[in-house]
Amino acid sequence: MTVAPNEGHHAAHTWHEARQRAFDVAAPIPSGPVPLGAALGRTLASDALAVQDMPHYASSAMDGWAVNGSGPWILNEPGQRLAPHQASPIVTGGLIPPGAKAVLRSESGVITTDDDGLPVLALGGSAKPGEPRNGQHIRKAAGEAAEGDILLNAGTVLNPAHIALAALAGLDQLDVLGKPLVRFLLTGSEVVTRGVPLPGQVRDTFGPQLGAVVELLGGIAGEQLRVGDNYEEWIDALQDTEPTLDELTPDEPFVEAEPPADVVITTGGTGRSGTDHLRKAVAELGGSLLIDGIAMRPGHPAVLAELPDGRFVLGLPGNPLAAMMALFTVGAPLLAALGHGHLEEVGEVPCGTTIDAEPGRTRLMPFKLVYGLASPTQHAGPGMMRGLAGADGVMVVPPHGVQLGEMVPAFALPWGKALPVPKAPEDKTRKVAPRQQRKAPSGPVDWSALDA
Ligand SMILES: Nc1nc2c(c(=O)[nH]1)N[C@H]1C(S)=C(S)[C@@H](COP(=O)(O)OP(=O)(O)OC[C@H]3O[C@@H](n4cnc5c(N)ncnc54)[C@H](O)[C@@H]3O)O[C@H]1N2
Ligand code: MOO
Repeated sequence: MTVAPNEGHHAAHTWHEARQRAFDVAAPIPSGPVPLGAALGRTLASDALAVQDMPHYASSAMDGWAVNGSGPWILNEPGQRLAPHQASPIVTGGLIPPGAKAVLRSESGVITTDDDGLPVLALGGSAKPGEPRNGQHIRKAAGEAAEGDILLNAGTVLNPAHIALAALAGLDQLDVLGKPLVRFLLTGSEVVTRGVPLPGQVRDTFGPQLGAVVELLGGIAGEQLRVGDNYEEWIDALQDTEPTLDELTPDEPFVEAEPPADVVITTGGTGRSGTDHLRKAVAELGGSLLIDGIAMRPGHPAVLAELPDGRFVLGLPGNPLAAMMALFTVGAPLLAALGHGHLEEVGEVPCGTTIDAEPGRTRLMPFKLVYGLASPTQHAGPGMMRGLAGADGVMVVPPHGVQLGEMVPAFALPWGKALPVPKAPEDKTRKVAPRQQRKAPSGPVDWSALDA
């Protein structure tokens, strides 16, 4: 709960400064191995090599018999060395025995008896002329890759087929670029997580939303922890967001804890009332404030801090839209920097309305594109979500305002389409040039093809 915080007092950074600072304070997380099950979507940090030939042994491509020479063949035990005119049963994928020269498909051979009544394999069934050719139906070793070949290049963004290839090669882990793990600390005694809230209660908008947005911004969404407005709970939660073994009841299965988070995102408590504990908790833990308020609306009380153990704490205001604007402004650049990304360039859209000046403050306004012009959405108060839910992007309205038709800085939503590239102003000289280059027909038009 916020009681009379001093709005604007700590708005130390402009909107542009805050983004840049959030990007500059973080260094890319070093690369490291991850198990294949966690590698989807990650970026390979170094080439993945074949540790042995692939396939690593010659095998049969068909069910049938491994054979040496021409038939009829005397049957041998599976796996034994085959002398000329010997054969042994084999299944698809089976190891080719020493001495085998080809595989005869089961459809192409028949077991019969020789003059002495002993079982022999002879060509028959649907055998084609010349069957079996030397090497037929044998998958050669190293047919897919030789030991040391590059299977996946550094920089590959891993898809399911890449991961399957790594598994086929016998790899258990892949070396990937670091990606920030984010944990969440959702606060507020009035917040409820189910059902229709009663007066004085508010339904939680962050639990169902923040993890997904963090993933879209290049982070890994970790655990969510909820605390009320009690300072001790805040401190405990910020100190260590992992459950310890003695906190687990004997019936709870021990699930391997997540590795330490790189970023903790808190919601609420950024104001300056008695129940707003973020700054005090950061100070008590020996952390430092990197951003303490931004000259923007909504979202001005946003905080970025660093704890002595290296974790960043991103304090989002409790108001739902304000929190999202703070996340786009500070969280997006921070996660980009930690995840080897770049600071997204701010785009531009033509403004469909005049917006008056509001000195000293950037306004972040969700907009909808109507006939190519950006119009601020309705229902975009700091505590609302309807305006953002229906938006195409967010305008970054400078303190001096914007005129109808003027280009205004803007950014796309992490889940939305990229902003349209504004059309270059009409340039007659450029338009004429290609037309002049077009080859003129050299003679009368030939219509003969139409008669065909
Ligand atoms: N006198 C002043 N009051 C306020 C100021 C100010 O400058 N002077 N700033 C306002 C602005 S702007 C914001 S933003 C908020 C910041 O509030 P806090 O970060 O301290 O957050 P709370 O006070 O805990 O909550 C604010 C608001 O958000 C609701 N909330 C909290 N958690 C959730 C959630 N999970 N889902 C949905 N809604 C949530 C909470 O119930 C409050 O209504 O302070 C203003 N006040
Ligand atoms: O600036 Mo507050 O962050 O409007 O809701």
